[in-house]
Amino acid sequence: MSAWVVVPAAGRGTRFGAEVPKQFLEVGGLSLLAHTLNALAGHAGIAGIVLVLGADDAPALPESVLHGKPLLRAGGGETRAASVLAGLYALPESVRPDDFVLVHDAARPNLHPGDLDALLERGRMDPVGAILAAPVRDTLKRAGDEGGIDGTEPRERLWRALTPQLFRRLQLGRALEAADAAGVAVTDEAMAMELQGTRPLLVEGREDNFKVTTPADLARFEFELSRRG
Ligand SMILES: Nc1ccn([C@@H]2O[C@H](COP(=O)(O)OP(=O)(O)OP(=O)(O)O)[C@@H](O)[C@H]2O)c(=O)n1
Ligand SMILES: C[C@](O)(CO)[C@H](O)COP(=O)(O)O
Repeated sequence: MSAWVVVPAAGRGTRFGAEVPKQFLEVGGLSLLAHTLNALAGHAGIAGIVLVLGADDAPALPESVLHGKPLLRAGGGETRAASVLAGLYALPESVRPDDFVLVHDAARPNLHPGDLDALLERGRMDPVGAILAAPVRDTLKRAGDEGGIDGTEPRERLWRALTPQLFRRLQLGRALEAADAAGVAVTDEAMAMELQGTRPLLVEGREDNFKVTTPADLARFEFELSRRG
């Protein structure tokens, strides 16, 4: 059974520092957003997409169908979590409260179909859900006030959260609403679910499913695209 995906794409890309939000920058003739949406809509496990855009963003794509999948739109919020919640509210009635839904950053254009396969297959068997993640492979330092090293953080069992993240529609919505009501700024969906006392499954994903945050990341995606031939 395929799943709907909420794509938060309402960010301003301040760390990137471009004239336009980074998701609208072009690589290989397509916007980052289009690359991301194609990677999702082109996968058999995706039923449809809710694209969450900023109020000032022109309809980033005129289409309402992509690779035969419905493409709905919602207005984003001040935070990523608010945008995700707006996207959940915009899901069609056909998505039942207990159905699993995905959330995937528009800024992660290099999603590999095999990762989506693994997340859907293993995440659906978990009582709560799952996220793609990658084990930390570098030594982690904590910076001091003067820019020197304040200490080395233990990295055993530390993973970097990626997206997509897979949770049940109602449970995720309630968790995000609870975090907001408690004034907790959650940076991913799993954090909201953890605050509810659940322990989502970690599914190891590819290191090249990186988030485009800075110009160096855009250059990296350009290189990855060139490798596809
Ligand atoms: N209010 C927001 C903030 C972020 N996002 C989306 O969440 C994803 C991950 O966020 P991030 O990489 O931080 O994007 P920005 O918030 O745009 O970047 P910055 O923090 O540098 O401004 C992106 O696809 C971004 O568009 C969103 O939909 N709504
Ligand atoms: C959701 C996320 O991509 C998981 O690593 C990350 O938390 C997004 O953080 P951002 O600061 O909103 O880019």
